[in-house]
Amino acid sequence: MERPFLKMNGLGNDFIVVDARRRAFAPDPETIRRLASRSEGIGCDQFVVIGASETADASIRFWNPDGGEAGACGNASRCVAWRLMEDAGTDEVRLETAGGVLAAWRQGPMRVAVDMGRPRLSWRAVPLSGPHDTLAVPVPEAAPLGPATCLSMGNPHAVFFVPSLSDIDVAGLGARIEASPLFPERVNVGFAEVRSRTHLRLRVWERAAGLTRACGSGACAALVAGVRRGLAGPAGRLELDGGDLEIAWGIDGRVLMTGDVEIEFEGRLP
Ligand SMILES: N[C@@H](CCC[C@H](N)C(=O)O)C(=O)O
Repeated sequence: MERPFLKMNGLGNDFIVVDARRRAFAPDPETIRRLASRSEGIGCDQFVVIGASETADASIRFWNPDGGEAGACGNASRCVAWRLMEDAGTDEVRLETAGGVLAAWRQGPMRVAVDMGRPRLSWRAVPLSGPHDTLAVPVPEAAPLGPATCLSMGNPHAVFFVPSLSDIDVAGLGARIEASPLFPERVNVGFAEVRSRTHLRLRVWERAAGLTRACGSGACAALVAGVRRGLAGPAGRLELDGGDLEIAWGIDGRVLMTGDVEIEFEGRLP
C-alpha cells in the first residue's frame, strides 16, 4: 500500500514527513538514503516519522540523509507540531522525542513555538572524546578560529564565534570539524557572527546533512553558547540563510524557539 507524505520546511530546512500513527512505518537506512537524495529521490534535509505515543499527543523520529537517526530536530518539531495542531484543531501539542516530551504551540497561522528543553553542557553529554570545559574547547581542525563552545540540545553542537562570516568556508571547515575525533558521534557545526547582543547571524553545517538553510537546534545552541560566552543576552534573533528564528533561554533553563513553517507539497512515497 502506498504511503502518503508531506513535504514541509522551516526556513528552508526541509523535511519529508510521514504520518505513521495509524499504520506503523519503520524505514530502513537504505530507503531513507534513497528518498532523501536530491538527485535520485524526493530530497530533504531530514526524514521524519510521526508515530503513536502513550505519553504525548504523538511521537516523532528524525533521520539524516545518510540514514542515521538524530536525537533532535528543532525545525521538524515545529513543522510536525503545526500539522498535528491543524489536524486536531488545537493551539498546542506535546511531542515525544528521543530526548523527552516537547511542548509546542501556535504563534500565528504558520508560526510555531517549541520548548526545546534544557541544553546539556557537560563534555559527556555533547559528547566529546575526553574531559574539556565545554565553554572553550580547542578543536585542532579549526585552530585559527579559536575554541568552540560545545553543548547538546538532544544532538551535538559546536559553535564558533567569528568576526565575519564572509571569511568562513562553512562547507570546507564544517565537514572537517564534523569528522574530528574530538566528537565521537560527529557534530553539528555553527559559525556565528555577533551583530548585537540580541542579533546573531548564523550558518550551520549539519551533521550528515551538510550546509542547510537553517538549523533549529543549531540556533538554540548558538544563543546558549553566546550567553555562556558573555556575547549575547538571553533572548534574540538568530538570522539564518533561510530566515529568522526567535530564541529565548529562560530562567528555568529551557530554550524556546519560534519561527515560521511552510508546506511545499503532498505526495506518495515511491
Ligand atoms: N535540522 C535540524 C537538526 C537535524 C539533525 C542534525 N543534522 C543532527 O544530526 O543532529 C534542526 O532544525 O534542529
